[in-house]
Amino acid sequence: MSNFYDKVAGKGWLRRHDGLAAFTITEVVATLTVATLVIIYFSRLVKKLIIKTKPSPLPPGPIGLPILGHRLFIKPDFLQYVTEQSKIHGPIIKLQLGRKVYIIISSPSIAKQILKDHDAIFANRDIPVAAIKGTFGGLDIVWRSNGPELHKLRKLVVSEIMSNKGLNACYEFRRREIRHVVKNINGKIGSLINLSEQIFLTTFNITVNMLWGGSLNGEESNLLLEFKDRFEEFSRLMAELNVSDMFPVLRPFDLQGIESKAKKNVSWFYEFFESVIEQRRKLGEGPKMADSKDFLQQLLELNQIGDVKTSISMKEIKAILLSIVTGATDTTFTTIEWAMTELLRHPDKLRRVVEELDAIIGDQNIVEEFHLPRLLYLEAVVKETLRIHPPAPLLMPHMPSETIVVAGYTIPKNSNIFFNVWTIQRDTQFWENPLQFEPERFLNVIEKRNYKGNSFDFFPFGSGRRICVGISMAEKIVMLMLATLLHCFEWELPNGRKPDVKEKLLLVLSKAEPLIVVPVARSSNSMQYQ
Ligand code: HEM
Repeated sequence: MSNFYDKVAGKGWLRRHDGLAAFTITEVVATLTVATLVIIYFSRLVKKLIIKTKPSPLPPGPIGLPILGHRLFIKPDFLQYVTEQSKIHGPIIKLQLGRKVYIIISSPSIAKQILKDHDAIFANRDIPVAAIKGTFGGLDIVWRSNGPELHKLRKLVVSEIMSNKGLNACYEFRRREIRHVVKNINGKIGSLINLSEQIFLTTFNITVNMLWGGSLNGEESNLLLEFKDRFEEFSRLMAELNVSDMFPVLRPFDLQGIESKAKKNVSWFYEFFESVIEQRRKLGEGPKMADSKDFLQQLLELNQIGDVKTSISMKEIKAILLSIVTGATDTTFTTIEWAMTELLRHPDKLRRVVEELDAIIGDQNIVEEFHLPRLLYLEAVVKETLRIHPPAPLLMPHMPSETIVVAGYTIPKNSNIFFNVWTIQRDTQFWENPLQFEPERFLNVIEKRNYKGNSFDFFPFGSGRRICVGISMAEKIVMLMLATLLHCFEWELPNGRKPDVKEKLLLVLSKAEPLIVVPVARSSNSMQYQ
């Protein structure tokens, strides 16, 4: 006999034999579905939490040796090695040198995340052992840690030297040095000259003129050549991989002698600066530049009467002078040398520069700084030079003050971050025929492709808080010098051979071999400078 339960069971009821309760199939299915969904939801949540709490990986990179890391593989130079490794491992890579972690960025978007979005965190520097003594523990601008003191010094340089007023005030000093080099080359018409050396001496003299109103010419030119040698040694020591940096416990032993050599080398510069300061003290105020004072005068006044916010110690003055002389001389010199090299390799581009100079300056005038804003093609030549041959191809290393995740990778606190501007500025993703010297590519985008560091496929002066403080000075010196050399002279190549583009990386990426050329007078142009 079928009872009520038997009847409904066939229609989808489940029967409980204890007679207390019963569920429909629909209820059971619904319950199971909800349970499954809840399980899936929670398992995903747990997974997410696990992923969240699991640290992001370190950037990829080549496998290194235990303890030494990649120290033995960095051949022939650091730039070439990291460029090759980035091709293999991607736009953000990690290297280990002893205890030091190096992160190399070769993508504009990651560079932007670091230098724009997280600029404050990455605005520190990891001062190398070779620079510690020479900068009195990092009192200069280049190696000083981020903070109010750095801000004060940068502001001082930018507002005193690099302002329009500051730069215009010492134009006469630049003009004098330019006349001097033209006169010098004029005396060597038709013979082989080392143009690189002439350019170096002039950029150095322009820089020191702006700093303390003096230069090293005539009888003092031996001192100038010694300065050049000392400076080269300074660059070599700073660029050398130092085991004291890789293993701080070894620092007291100074195994490669780098620290002691650097100390000796920098002492020479400081003695030199001290003699200039001493002379200045004896003479009172320095040479007048229009209605302004030279930079040394400003610094000395701040040393004596500056308030808590602006006062500067004598040690700081010397360290700042060193960072400006070294920051300005080699970079501007290298840029001019590369621009001349590229123009001599590309006669059609050279012709266009000369046509522009003739149209704007003519043959009865000398090049003046007020002409420069109209020399648009020359400006494009300079930009193209800085694109292909950035003097600081990896910028200066930045150091994060905390561990941070960028582009999905953990960047450890106190690591050294390098930006491979050399690779980015030659990347086919952003540049058509990147290895061709084509100033024309800058002609229609001159505003977009500027030096302000806001376009991360072209930032030869860096970007953000540590961007170069000398951009306006560099622009003026490079343009004025190039315009003058090309307005006054034609240049012949020994045996008609084009100069090569072999690079040498110390602190800056310069030409491996100096530029040797023969100057030829261009009508009466150079005579105007007498
Ligand atoms: C073509 C010429 C120049 C180039 C390509 C150049 C490039 C650079 C670069 C790439 C940096 C590092 C930026 C970073 O860390 O992100 C820098 C820093 C610096 N440059 Fe220049 N520079 C040039 C000329 C000058 C001149 C004329 C001066 C003279 C005042 C100068 C003074 C400095 C100083 C003091 C720093 C350190 C800034 C800091 O760490 O806060 N540079 N420069």
